[in-house]
Amino acid sequence: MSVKTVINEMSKEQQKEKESLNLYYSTQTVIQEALTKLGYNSEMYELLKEPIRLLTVRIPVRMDDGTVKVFTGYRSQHNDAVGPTKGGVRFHPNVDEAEVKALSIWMSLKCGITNLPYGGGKGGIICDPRKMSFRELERLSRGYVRAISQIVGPTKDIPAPDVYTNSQIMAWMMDEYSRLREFDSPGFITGKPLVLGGSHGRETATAQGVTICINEAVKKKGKDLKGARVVIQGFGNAGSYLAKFMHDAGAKVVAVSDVYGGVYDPDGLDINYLLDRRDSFGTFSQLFNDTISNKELLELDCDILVPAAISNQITEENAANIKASIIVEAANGPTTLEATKILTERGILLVPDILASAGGVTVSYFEWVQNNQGYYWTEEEVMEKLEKVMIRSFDTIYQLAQTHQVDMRLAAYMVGIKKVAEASRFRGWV
Ligand SMILES: NC(=O)C1=CN([C@@H]2O[C@H](COP(=O)(O)OP(=O)(O)OC[C@H]3O[C@@H](n4cnc5c(N)ncnc54)[C@H](O)[C@@H]3O)[C@@H](O)[C@H]2O)C=CC1
Ligand SMILES: O=C(O)CCC(=O)C(=O)O
Repeated sequence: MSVKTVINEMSKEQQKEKESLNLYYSTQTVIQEALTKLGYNSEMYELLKEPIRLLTVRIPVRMDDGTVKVFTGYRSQHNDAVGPTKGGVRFHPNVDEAEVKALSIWMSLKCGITNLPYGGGKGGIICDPRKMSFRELERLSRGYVRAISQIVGPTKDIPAPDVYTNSQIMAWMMDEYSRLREFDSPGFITGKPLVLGGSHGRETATAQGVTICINEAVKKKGKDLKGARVVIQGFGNAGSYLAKFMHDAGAKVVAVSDVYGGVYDPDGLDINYLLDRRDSFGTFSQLFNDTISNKELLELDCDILVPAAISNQITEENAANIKASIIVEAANGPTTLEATKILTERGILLVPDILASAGGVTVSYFEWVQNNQGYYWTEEEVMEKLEKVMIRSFDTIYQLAQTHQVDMRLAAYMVGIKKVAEASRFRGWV
């Protein structure tokens, strides 16, 4: 039987598991390469190749029809040498252990790149929130916090939103934690609504950070953002605000998509119209008859491509067909290692996820600082601070890539892992 036949015969779950493992092993490969380039020994790699802690929980939830459904959730903490761990919680049917572990490692790298006083953490629950009622989601969110409460907290591990979670879910989680601890704990979680201690700018922070990276990348390529054709995969928190910022900056957003497919207009889409029509899960395409697939969208003729949905979208299967000259990864893990090599060889400037999507955690940090001090900043103050962090991070990584003649992903790993490695070394762990 050929390899192709075996792959075709795999169930969707098996294929997903294989992709997650591939993502996880690729992450370890780049970490090893980065540590070797920085001169660390194999003991440091042994410490940093895996999360220090992974909690798997089973969460019983009473559904609206009276039955009880038991969900599986995870919280992974990569390394807490720098400080408390930090990272989002994902509600998605494809969540699995390898993916959550990889996502927590990337959070360490993002916090290292942006110089935040955190290590990386990440959580997820295997569920499909699109098929659950508001009250079922509330019970699941509260159940998750009860299940992981021993290992999280404002000075231990601070959750935040990610795919299919939002400020309402953060509010329920914060309320549940406050009940358990019997005091008001706004710093337990970030991405909260403003009235509950959220920060101005957190809602749009990931897209703002991506926009700053796009601006810097365009300058490096000697191009102009005005009139540039932009394609965005995903129209949720990251993708939809990004479409708006690109449109406002004079770029031509020619295609956007959601999980079901996308819309394309070579003359530029009416972004405000689409924003009005998307639902809280970033879905809009089912309202249109004339749609394209996500596969087609990635290969469209354009100048800038932004994957802003899920992982494993640009692979060795389609990397040679990508037309964009700049790719900025808003999503976590959208490009495989094999595809990164192909794109780099083709001279495409690829701004990696752990840099491009770091705006979210940066403003989450600002939210936590504001919660801790009980004094709140204006949107302008937040944006000014975010811009400084993102431009400094981009420049450092771009320069390092040039100096070492490596791609920006490896350069970003080198910057990100160094802080974790040094903190671990000074603590005497290695
Ligand atoms: N929200 C945040 O602050 C941050 C998000 N990210 C990353 O950005 C990406 C998007 O996250 P959010 O916008 O927050 O999520 P979201 O839940 O708001 O939106 C997700 C979007 O992706 C689409 N999507 C889901 N599955 C898909 C598939 N199989 N193919 C194509 N599209 C699909 C959805 O339809 C939706 O438009 C994720 O990889 C996330 O980890 C990274 C850093 C921070
Ligand atoms: O805002 C945060 O703390 C984490 C955001 C996140 O999960 C990510 O950057 O992938």
